[in-house]
Amino acid sequence: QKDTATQTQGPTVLILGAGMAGITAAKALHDKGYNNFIILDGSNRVGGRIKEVTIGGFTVEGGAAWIHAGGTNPLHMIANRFNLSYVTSNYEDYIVLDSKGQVVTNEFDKRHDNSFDPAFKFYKNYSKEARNKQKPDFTMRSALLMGGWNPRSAVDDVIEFFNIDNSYSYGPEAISGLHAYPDEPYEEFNTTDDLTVKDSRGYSHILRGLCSEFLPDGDKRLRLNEVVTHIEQIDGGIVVHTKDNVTYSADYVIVTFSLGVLQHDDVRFSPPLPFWKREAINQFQQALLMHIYLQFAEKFWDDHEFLLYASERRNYYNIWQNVDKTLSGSKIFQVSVVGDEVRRLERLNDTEIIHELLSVLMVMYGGRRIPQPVAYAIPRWYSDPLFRGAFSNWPPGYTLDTFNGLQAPVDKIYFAGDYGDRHNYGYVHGSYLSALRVAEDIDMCIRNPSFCVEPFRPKYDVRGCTYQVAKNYNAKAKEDDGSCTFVKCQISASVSIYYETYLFIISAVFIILSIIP
Ligand SMILES: Cc1cc2nc3c(=O)[nH]c(=O)nc-3n(C[C@H](O)[C@H](O)[C@H](O)COP(=O)(O)OP(=O)(O)OC[C@H]3O[C@@H](n4cnc5c(N)ncnc54)[C@H](O)[C@@H]3O)c2cc1C
Repeated sequence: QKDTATQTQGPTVLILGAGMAGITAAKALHDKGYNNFIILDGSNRVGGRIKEVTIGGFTVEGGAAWIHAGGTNPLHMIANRFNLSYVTSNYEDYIVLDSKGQVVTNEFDKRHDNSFDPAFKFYKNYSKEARNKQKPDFTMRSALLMGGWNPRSAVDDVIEFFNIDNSYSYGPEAISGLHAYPDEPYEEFNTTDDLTVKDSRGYSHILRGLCSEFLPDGDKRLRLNEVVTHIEQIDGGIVVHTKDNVTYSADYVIVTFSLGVLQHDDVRFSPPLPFWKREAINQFQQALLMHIYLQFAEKFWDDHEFLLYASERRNYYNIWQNVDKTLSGSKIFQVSVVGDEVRRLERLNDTEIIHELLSVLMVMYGGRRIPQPVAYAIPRWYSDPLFRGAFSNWPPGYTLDTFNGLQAPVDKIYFAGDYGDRHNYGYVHGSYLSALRVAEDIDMCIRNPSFCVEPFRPKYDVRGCTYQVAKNYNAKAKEDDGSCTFVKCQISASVSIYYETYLFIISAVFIILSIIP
């Protein structure tokens, strides 16, 4: 079965994925006058990792739940355009409980203010300076140690977890100290605010809103339940194959699959992606995150926005969020889990997970019996082959050059997603910004082929000896790699004898002249 794009004229663009990146790219192309596009998505809905779930009649977010860095963030503007309902998160409203059920908020605050906070400030200044001086990368952990932060207790662990793992879904040893500067989006959008979405239509309401502006209901250019298996470059064009043996041909393709999907080789490329592209994809990180929601008949927990559990085991149900505070009367309690714990949990069944959660709540609440929840939601992103994780993270040692390779197209195959923006990677608005950039690149390329993005060449490919006089001079090298070898200056024996005799006579003349009175 073969399917070409639409009946309209102009180059054909296939957009793979109908999450924030895919829908934004399609709309941007539409706004530039291109209508010959098709969007394919393997799931039965628009939204991707923005997905609401219903629990006991209340809508909560199973994927992205925040608009980070509100302010002048374009995503914030879009949210307002579609009247999305949200509240500003209050990270100061918390209580900390330990594994004896004791309230240890004072100890938390003291250690936070006297030790963690100064070290975190030190890290941020150090990171800025290191970038200005173009220093090599380091781990966030090493800078925190230099700033005097050395976690020693369960309370210290939860301080760190709340401030770092809770945002990055990785601990500080797995985060680039140089590139993962946390304030960048907030500085860019002039704000300190994160906005928690609380809308009965779900966060994905804004994606449906964007669609309504350019895709009439039932438009055939949006095709759901189409799982892409193979992207093939043939004779200057691209053919995309789906699981149901449908093929689509196009002049340009925009891949918006998550980094996790690309890392798992769920989609085959022919010819295979170049080595530099595979390096760039596999060396970046896909963070794992799970939001689990429990609804109880009665609310038994404290009335703060966050309940932090200083467990003896780091990353063991540390961050609980009181959803009842934003969705009043919902009696929903939510816990976030990150990293390896997600891998472990996604292998357990729902009953096993709930059993663990109730045991933890029992410990947090001093041995009190915790009732079974009346409803729950356990979204599993990591084991879903359409997602394979939550969002991207910049690991230590990952260079800017490799990051540029991650953004770069491979011939007419372009890439957009939450790994696609230097300062806003990992966020919904990172996907948005990266899709706008890719649509712009394709537009430029269509208008004038000499404006197409230049083929990416990783730095290591063009490093070599740059000294023209060297034996191994490499005219293509842009950066010297210290490998130059030079021809030794060899003087023939006869020339050497003349040269030495000449030196002898000159020295003798000088000596005689100096001793004549
Ligand atoms: C639990 C969780 C919490 C998060 N919290 C936040 C948050 O609070 N704030 C924030 O800014 N970000 C958050 N994120 C990250 C954010 O959701 C993503 O960065 C963003 O939604 C990515 O959008 P995208 O369009 O780039 O990718 P996606 O949303 O992943 O879209 C890609 C699309 O491709 C489709 N697809 C994949 N493989 C195939 C295939 N083989 N064939 C066809 N279709 C395929 C998928 O179905 C998907 O619809 C969170 C993510 C998760 C999972």
